[in-house]
Amino acid sequence: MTLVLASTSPRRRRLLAMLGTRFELETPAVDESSFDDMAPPDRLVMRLAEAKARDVATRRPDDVVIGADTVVVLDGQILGKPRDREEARRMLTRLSGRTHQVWTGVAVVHLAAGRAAVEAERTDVTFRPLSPDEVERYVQLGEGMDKAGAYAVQGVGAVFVERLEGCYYNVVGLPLARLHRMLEGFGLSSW
Ligand SMILES: Cc1cn([C@H]2C[C@H](O)[C@@H](COP(=O)(O)OP(=O)(O)OP(=O)(O)O)O2)c(=O)[nH]c1=O
Repeated sequence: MTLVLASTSPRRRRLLAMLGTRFELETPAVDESSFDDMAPPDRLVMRLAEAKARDVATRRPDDVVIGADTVVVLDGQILGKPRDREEARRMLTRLSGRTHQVWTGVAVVHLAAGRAAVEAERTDVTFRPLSPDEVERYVQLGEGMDKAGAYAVQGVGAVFVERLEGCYYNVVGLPLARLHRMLEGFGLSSW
């Protein structure tokens, strides 16, 4: 039995490596746009995480597969990855001086054993007020273009964060303490 991360995200790969377990990578084929983004965010990220894990698990039924999905939520509205720089500008301007939620869904699926666990974790992140010039310079950097909410807490975006409540790793893409506990439930303890 092998542990498999169903993800293309280099960030998730680095985070899972922190747990010290050996694992392999597979690319999930899931059309994220077909998911109803009017659903409550915890349900949405759990569904997407499970879809990614199940897609890979059908090809690797004997292995334990992890899928994950992250969204940013402001005033109950979901901010995914920005489509272009204009949308990134708008997202960051809205996040300025406010507290938003980052939700990550995690699914662990072992088809041959008929087992699946799906959970979601929330972290509250408060941005200090950002000037229009700062937003512009950050968008030009390009760092946030492939990230939910158009920023990277693990990069230069760190300087926007005044306060963070909850799991930091959850914001980067995998809630490590929760995932570790879930894997233990599958008899997979890394140490
Ligand atoms: C808010 C925030 C998000 N992110 C990332 C986490 C996720 O990788 C990404 C949200 O997109 P996701 O759709 O969750 O993941 P992904 O497309 O990058 O990878 P895959 O579906 O193959 O697993 O944004 C950061 O890296 N830093 C941050 O501060």
